[in-house]
Amino acid sequence: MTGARPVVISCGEPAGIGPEVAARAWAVLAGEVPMVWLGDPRHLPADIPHRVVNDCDQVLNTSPDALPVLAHAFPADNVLGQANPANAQAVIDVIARGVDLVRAGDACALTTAPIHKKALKDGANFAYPGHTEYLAALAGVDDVVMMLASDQLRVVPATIHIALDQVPHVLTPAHLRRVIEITAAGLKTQFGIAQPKIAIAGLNPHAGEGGTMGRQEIDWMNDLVKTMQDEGFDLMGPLPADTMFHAAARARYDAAIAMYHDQALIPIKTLDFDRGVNVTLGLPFIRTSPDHGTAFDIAGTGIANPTSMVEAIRLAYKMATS
Ligand SMILES: NC(=O)c1ccc[n+]([C@@H]2O[C@H](COP(=O)([O-])OP(=O)(O)OC[C@H]3O[C@@H](n4cnc5c(N)ncnc54)[C@H](O)[C@@H]3O)[C@@H](O)[C@H]2O)c1
Ligand SMILES: N[C@H](C(=O)O)[C@H](O)COP(=O)(O)O
Repeated sequence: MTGARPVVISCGEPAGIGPEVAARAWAVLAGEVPMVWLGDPRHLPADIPHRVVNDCDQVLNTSPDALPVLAHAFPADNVLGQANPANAQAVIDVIARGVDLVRAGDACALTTAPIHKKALKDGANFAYPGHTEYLAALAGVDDVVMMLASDQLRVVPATIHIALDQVPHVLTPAHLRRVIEITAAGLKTQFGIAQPKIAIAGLNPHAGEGGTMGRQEIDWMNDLVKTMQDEGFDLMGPLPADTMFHAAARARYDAAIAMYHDQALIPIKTLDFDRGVNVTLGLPFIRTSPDHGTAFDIAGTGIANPTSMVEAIRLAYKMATS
């Protein structure tokens, strides 16, 4: 395969299902999407052929009969299902190396395999609660947006990896405005939707029910939505979150912005866990990820479904080449 640059896939936590779903995704996508896996070749499943390459150029000049691998040696043993703290820094370094490859133009996009956040914090004092925040720091941008996308739903949590009791403090008019702006821009530039329709969830039950169940909606959310509508954004809301995700409601918008992590991720992981893709909007490069985590409980058993990883790589490549 020649032409477009490859998608680089960071290995993620090697004790989890990341290496196996990446390898099995390559088996599905070989010949369709050029890709290179960045990690320790010892962590790949034995039944998938791989070939160590020196750089991304070599990926484009080799026949698609083996998964191309950029080797990154891990210092310690790897036991499936049990993160080794001594490998935590290498997991972090692989992500940074993947970003460098994309920013240098050697790869066209980054797809990340899942990390175990607590293992990285315990093993390497990782200062970020997830890829999203780490990638923003590496890119030097203040505001990024996490979107989870599938054929059935696109959804954004306006606040991400924070405790529930912090949500009302972080969720200010300025913050929500920025999330709406980045989401609208991302729908245009990365999803090709010229006039995106965006639904905004309320924070409180029944979107506050006129202030009887919380005041954020009547204190400022209604005004923000109205102001941004007047500026040309196609917004609806704030809507009661419990009734905005059924099929007929979903047909009315291109993306929904929820106010906190689980308000956004429960509907999409319930609807489409196998095919959901996590996309970071607002970065100066393309980043996707499967919607699942490290799944230590099934690592190495051969039952991990690679479809979300397939869709993540496919979407990254589509965004990079269209
Ligand atoms: N992009 C990421 O880096 C990312 C995403 C989500 C969760 N995580 C992290 O992963 C760790 C574990 O999180 P969790 O247990 O909440 O979620 P999880 O997605 O790892 O697992 C939840 C359940 O789904 C199953 N499952 C997950 N992926 C599957 C697949 N591909 N095929 C079949 N079954 C699958 C697991 O076996 C488990 O029963 C946490 O540290 C979390 O923060 C990382
Ligand atoms: N919040 C995401 C989820 O539950 O699927 C996940 O933790 C991934 O986050 P990062 O992409 O920031 O690692």
